Amino acid sequence: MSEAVVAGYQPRPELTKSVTLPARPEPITLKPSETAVVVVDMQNAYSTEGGYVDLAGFDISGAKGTIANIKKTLDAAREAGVLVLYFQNGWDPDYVEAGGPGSPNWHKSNALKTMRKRPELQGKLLAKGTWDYAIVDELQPKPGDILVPKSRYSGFFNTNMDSVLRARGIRNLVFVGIATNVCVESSLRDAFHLEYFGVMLEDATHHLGPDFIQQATVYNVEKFFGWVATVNDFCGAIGQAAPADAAE
Ligand SMILES: C/C(=C/NC(N)=O)C(=O)O
Repeated sequence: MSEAVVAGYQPRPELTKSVTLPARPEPITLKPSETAVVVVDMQNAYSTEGGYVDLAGFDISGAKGTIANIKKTLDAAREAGVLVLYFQNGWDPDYVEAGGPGSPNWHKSNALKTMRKRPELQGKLLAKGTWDYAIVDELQPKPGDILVPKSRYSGFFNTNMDSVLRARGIRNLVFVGIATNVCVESSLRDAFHLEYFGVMLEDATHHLGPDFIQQATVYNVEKFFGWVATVNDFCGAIGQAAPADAAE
């Protein structure tokens, strides 16, 4: 059920005004009340020196710029009344949720593999309650934001994400976060299959692996699963819906 049809409900006028986001392969129209920004796994694990992916040997030197661009995106989204959702990836401190040898996750997770190689790290990587699991200081959630914990790459798998979105009439998802080619792409693909319109802000995401892998996801999204835009274009477009414009 869309919010607009609830008896007696008065939507904020600025949230019902559609904006056009310049995007590839073509512009996409977004209604703020039907749009959410999805912040994928902006935890110390994925973007801070000494966190999991750094310890596992991936280059995270680009993460600082990604954090700054996400902050800019979230400021503009909140100003326009757009819902902000955070995915937070990880498991209980005993790693029951990570699955044992019967789960492909046990074999493929670089966090679990790193801890098996370096037992002194056991309990420190991606475990709930640790520094590694925490959202980075610069992007701490604000009142009204929604946090969705997840235990696999896609934020739609074994989570309440779809219910949270459907209950609020959200149809468009603007993805930012790390890693472009793993959790961002997995979640955006699942969003597509669940009939959401997925947009990826290419300069507010960062990849794990060689640079060509960022381009591969950009290609996949643009060609098959959704739309690709930039932070400046998003902020410019969504700014048209911000309260200052509401009286127009
Ligand atoms: C490799 C990896 C990626 N996560 C993500 N947030 O994209 C992991 O979680 O091990």
